[in-house]
Amino acid sequence: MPAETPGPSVAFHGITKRFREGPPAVADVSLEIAGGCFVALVGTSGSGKSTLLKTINRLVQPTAGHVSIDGEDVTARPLPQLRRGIGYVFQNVGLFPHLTIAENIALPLRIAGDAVGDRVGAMLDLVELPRDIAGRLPAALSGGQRQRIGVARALVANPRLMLMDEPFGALDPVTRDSLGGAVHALHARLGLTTIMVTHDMAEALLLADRVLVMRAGRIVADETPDALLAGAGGDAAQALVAIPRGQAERLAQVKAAR
Ligand SMILES: Nc1ncnc2c1ncn2[C@@H]1O[C@H](COP(=O)(O)OP(=O)(O)OP(=O)(O)O)[C@@H](O)[C@H]1O
Repeated sequence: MPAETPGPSVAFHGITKRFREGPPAVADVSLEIAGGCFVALVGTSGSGKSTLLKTINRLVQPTAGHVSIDGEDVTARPLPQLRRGIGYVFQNVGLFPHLTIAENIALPLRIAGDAVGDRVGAMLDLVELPRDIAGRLPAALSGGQRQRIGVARALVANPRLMLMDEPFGALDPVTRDSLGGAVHALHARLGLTTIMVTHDMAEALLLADRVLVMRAGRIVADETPDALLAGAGGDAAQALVAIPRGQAERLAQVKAAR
């Protein structure tokens, strides 16, 4: 399934979200993400990452500003049509426990009234899981396998934009590492635009083309991984880079090998 054209661009235009009195969760964010880019959104807990991400698929309604995808306001289309074009993966994936793996993967197609055909098998191939697990229930899979099913379900309707909210948060480091690599490979192979929220700067540096750092609702750094590793981005960014700094040499080698 090689991509002919890259995924869509995404632009935030003056996005502010206020849940209550006091400082907003997201404060006047404007930026554009080019089609085909893998962007990581990092920052400490409560900095506004998830809130900003969710303005794209309209799980959060901004208090001010708007989001556009390929230049079109996300409110221009009916919600189901918008969400059909967007894959969404979040922590613990939200698989339905009483539905089989096949039923879970096929759910977006069934909701849209589309034929399922061989899509379940094709998606299991895509996320490198054996087809014979299709009849199992989610409880009969490991956490990492369930997360792969979440990715398969998010991609089953062929979206060109993938939103990921701490997708590997609940996984052990080895599974996390391998799934991160698998998602990066899928992003490249399918030519997606991917936006991933993570609190893990090492993960952002390893997977993303561009790293946005949030603090108190604002984007305080917007850098490539190489620039961050070279010391750019200011104090908030470097405080996050300092955490995996011990791994920096290895990270640089991985980056150089890409
Ligand atoms: N539905 C909501 N109602 C009220 N306040 C909310 C809601 N969602 C988020 N907030 C608040 O908005 C702020 C930003 O939250 P958000 O979840 O976007 O941060 P985050 O950077 O993704 O954090 P984490 O890494 O802990 O998930 C926090 O102060 C949070 O308490």
